[in-house]
Amino acid sequence: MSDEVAIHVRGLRKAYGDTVAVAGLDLDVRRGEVFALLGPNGAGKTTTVEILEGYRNRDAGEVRVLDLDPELALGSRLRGSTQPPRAPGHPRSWRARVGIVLQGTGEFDELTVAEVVRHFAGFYPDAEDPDKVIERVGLTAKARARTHTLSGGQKRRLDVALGIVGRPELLFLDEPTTGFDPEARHEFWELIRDLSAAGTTIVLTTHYLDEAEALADRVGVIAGGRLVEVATPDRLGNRQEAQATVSWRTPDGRVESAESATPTALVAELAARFGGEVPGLTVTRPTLEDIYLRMIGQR
Ligand SMILES: Nc1ncnc2c1ncn2[C@@H]1O[C@H](COP(=O)(O)OP(=O)(O)OP(=O)(O)O)[C@@H](O)[C@H]1O
Repeated sequence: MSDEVAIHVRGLRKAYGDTVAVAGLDLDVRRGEVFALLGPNGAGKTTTVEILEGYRNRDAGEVRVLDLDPELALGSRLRGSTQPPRAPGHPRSWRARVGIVLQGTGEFDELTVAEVVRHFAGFYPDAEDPDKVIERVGLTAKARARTHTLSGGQKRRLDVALGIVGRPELLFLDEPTTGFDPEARHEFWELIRDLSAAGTTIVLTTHYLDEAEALADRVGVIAGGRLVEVATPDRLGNRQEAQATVSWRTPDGRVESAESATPTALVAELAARFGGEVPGLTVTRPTLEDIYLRMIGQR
């Protein structure tokens, strides 16, 4: 596997009894990129990500994550271990290179934010300063608060702090901004951009199309256990080539619209027809959400 590739997957399959969750999935994630996985409920995202994280076995397929088969790390628990990780290729040192932001840490209700972050920092060979991590996720004012007193959004920030305290090369984020208010989401996006600029490879699952658009270098759409398309957000589903919709208001006040592959020509024609300004003129192209819903067969 090349140094440029962080994740390499071919023909991945996983079934739970009769339910096929992942049905022959191929995926490549490059080092340093932000990759967003989108897909409807039950599409197979969590199963795929858990296999990549080394928390679930697979039925078939080839998987390499930072040059290791994550199945070798199944059952190796970095958290709670007192022994330092050994050779770089060892599953336990691999675990230290992979950050995971889980939904809800939960079990540390009576500890303060600072205590939990310090506790987790102790599991990693080259952890970042816990106070700095707390600052990065915007929890400095809550550092001495017990975790059960945090709001939902603040708990998610703590989850993120625990995912990044070990300075991971690769970070998995599962629906990271669920429950965030708009300001917190934008602050979180800045944090992701900082981590990415520092060279961290990031894989995030999200249901928010604007989040994928704002953060991802590439988006992968999973449907029915397969990756149905991978593209940059602006190219997904041939979005750039999609027809534009031109709308305007007629002199009797009705709104008319027309689909056009040459909207500029249509606007020029309308301008000539109206002798200048076209009332209520709008030109729109399909949003990422329109394209996505079409791809997964919801529209
Ligand atoms: N432990 C399990 N036992 C049985 N079936 C499971 C298990 N985990 C997932 N499944 C099934 O596998 C399929 C894929 O589930 P998965 O959780 O991977 O989807 P997802 O894309 O993450 O969905 P969501 O967006 O709802 O989180 C679903 O049909 C689900 O019901």
